[in-house]
Amino acid sequence: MLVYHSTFAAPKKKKKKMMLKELILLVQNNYDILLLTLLTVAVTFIATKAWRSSTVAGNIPGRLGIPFIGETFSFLSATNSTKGCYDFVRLRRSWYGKWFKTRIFGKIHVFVPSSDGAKKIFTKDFVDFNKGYVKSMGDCVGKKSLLCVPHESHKRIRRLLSDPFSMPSLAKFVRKFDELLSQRLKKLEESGKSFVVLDFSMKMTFDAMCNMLMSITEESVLREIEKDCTAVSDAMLSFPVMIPGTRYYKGIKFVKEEVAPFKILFNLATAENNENLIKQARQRLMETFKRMIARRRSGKEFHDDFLQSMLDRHSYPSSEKLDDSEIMDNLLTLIIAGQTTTAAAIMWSVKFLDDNREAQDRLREEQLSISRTKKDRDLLSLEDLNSMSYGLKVVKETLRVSNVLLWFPRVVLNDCIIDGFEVKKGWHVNIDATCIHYDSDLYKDPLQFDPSRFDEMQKPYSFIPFGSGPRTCLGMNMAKVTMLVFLHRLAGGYKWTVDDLDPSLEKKAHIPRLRSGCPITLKAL
Ligand code: HEM
Repeated sequence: MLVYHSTFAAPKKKKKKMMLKELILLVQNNYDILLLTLLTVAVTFIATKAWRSSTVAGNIPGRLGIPFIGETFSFLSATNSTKGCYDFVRLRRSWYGKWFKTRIFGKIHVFVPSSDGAKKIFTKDFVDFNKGYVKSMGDCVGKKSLLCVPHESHKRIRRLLSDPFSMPSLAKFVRKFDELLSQRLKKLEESGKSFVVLDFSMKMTFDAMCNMLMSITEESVLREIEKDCTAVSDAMLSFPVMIPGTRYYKGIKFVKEEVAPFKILFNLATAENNENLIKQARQRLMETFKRMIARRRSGKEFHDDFLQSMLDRHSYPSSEKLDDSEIMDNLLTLIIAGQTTTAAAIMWSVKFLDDNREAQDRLREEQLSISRTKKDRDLLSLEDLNSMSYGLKVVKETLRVSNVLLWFPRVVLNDCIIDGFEVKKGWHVNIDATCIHYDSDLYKDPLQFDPSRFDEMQKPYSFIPFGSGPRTCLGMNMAKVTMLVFLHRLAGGYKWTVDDLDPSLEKKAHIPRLRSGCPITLKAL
């Protein structure tokens, strides 16, 4: 056997050597063709994998595209148009149906379109789902913010912050806001000039909140703080897809600076510069808050406000009080979470009422009947607000139709099934409040502005402008009373004309707002 083997081994070796030589020659002569073939195979492999995962995984239709990039550019393009970023969602829903998934900035996102899906996520918040914590979020509002802290701290901080936002505690806020608003509207009417409702309501809500939280009333201080808050808020609130991740956040800043999309991925120097500006704005705000706390602690200043109610707990056990950094981070959080949202909602109420004169007339009738029960200079009380039943329906319908927060993002903590669809750990699920609010199975003629639809009770989880569950909007009551006072003073005191009817939306804004900001001119009744 051995002999037989050795007899034939020599020519076989020779043959092998020759073949190898031929192969090397072949490779040398056809290097470019082989490289191209290899590349084609690699690209086909990646594309097939991406296609498979986009059509099979989780049974949710949609396109994930190539890793990391996915549909990021389509999302940015929708964001950069006057149709608004929800157009990205609307378009995909027309292609795939209500449930679809996509990949944006490297993360897989599923848009959850149903009230049952919303219920599942809200009731399992902190268990199977959570807001994704990312460093840049902490850099903006601070690590101790309600938006960033882990579950246990969230429960404690939320409980301690809640009292000033309860209905009875808001009575003082209502009077202060009413006084400020009445004066400013009167001035505007007397000037006879057109003014932009969005700018007006941004300033109004900011000033009223700073007054309620920290008793700041001095114009120069307010404007200084507002500038820094806006810088932080712009960086934070820009993208509702997820809480900004570092890369994501950098993307936002590029978008804001009109940089071509491909540079978003590569030009990191400007992004870092922007990050530094945000950090400086935050630092200035923290220093202002620190000085304010020090003055109160030294007894030089005392005010009957939110900040004082927090500081007055200094002798309580640590589980029953907030430390200074918790107070400061959450002061900033409240201002940022409250100002832009409420101001946008106020702007939409003016626009919707202008488009729906019947609703406007009915609202005016109710508000005038309340005014008739009061003396000339009487300010509104909580009881007055409680009697605004039609006013409250206007508030609700404004929030339903405008969808100030289009969707609420969560990260999946454990693989699970929502509405029969499989979602994987690490994916992002966005509770699509807009889709739920426009669902014709839940609302008849959903695109129609009709406050009377709230004569009837809504199905659970079908009206969620303030979210639900452990993370329900903390400022929900404050937002509602602010809007009611505004509607009372506007509809009960004036008629108005909208001076720019252009319906296009502000570009690059992730809270839907009219590009014009809704300019109006007032005329006293
Ligand atoms: C029309 C106005 C407003 C709307 C539509 C709105 C909407 C929302 C929504 C939907 C959430 C929950 C988001 C989620 O589940 O991910 C939320 C949370 C929050 N909102 Fe509002 N909001 C408004 C006004 C305010 C105001 C006036 C304040 C305070 C001054 C405020 C403070 C907060 C805070 C602190 C949270 C976080 C709660 C937590 O994580 O526990 N909001 N808001």
